[in-house]
Amino acid sequence: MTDAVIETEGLTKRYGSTVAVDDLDLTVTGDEIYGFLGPNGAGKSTTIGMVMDYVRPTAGRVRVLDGDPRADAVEIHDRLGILPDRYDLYDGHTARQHLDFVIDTKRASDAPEQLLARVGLDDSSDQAVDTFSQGMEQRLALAMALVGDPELLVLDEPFTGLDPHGVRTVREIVHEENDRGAAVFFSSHVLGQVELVCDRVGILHHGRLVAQGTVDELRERTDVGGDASVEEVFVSITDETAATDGRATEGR
Ligand SMILES: Nc1ncnc2c1ncn2[C@@H]1O[C@H](COP(=O)(O)OP(=O)(O)OP(=O)(O)O)[C@@H](O)[C@H]1O
Repeated sequence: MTDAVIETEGLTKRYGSTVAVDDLDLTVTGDEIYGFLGPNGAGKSTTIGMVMDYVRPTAGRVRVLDGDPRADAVEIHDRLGILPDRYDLYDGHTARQHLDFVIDTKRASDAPEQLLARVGLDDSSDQAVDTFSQGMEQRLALAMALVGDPELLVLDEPFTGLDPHGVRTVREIVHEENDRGAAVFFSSHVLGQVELVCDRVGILHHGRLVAQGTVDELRERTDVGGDASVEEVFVSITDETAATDGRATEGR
């Protein structure tokens, strides 16, 4: 196990009376592929927002690549690659121009054509992005995250909008990046892919980390059986947590 690339302690984000992230202690190490799972509204994107300094925590601490996401933002952003849940591409600009912009900003030396080939967009490098399908936009956003051989890849729902070939491409890229030495932290609802990709998963529910470990460890923790799918494990753990939360509320 190598040093932590993401470390949170008591990390909390409240929006009025909504607790989006609740006292989160999370450690992602430099050699792993970590899947961050949870139902809609669980707090995954808010957590990623705090890791990226897009969202300011209400309480707690977050360290990224051994730095402070706010004070060390420029250095950290140079060393990581981000695929956000929402992003804007620039109408009228081509895929290659988008990559050139990120390469310049990061002072990297990647060849745009190679990155576009990796994500399956080699035939579309000179096409304006306003003519792109949703899946093509997602592929380009992933290529932008890969610029500069980042030490850490943060991918928010990387499978969104992708066809089966695209899903496989993302999986291969995640493994290639990890083999190169990058840590990968990604959120996903595509549970079938999670077991194929992740070393470890964490399940967030109502802002709290309710389970963490390898998929096999989580299977053992539940009574769903050794052959259960990741989806069955996920449903079992989140249902159990919802039932416990319900009992706690009734007891008040
Ligand atoms: N800017 C905001 N203002 C108010 N509430 C917010 C804001 N952003 C998120 N929330 C709330 O915080 C909670 C967590 O949202 P978040 O987007 O982090 O969940 P998520 O796990 O990423 O969900 P999904 O899987 O649907 O993308 C939700 O209840 C959401 O309504």
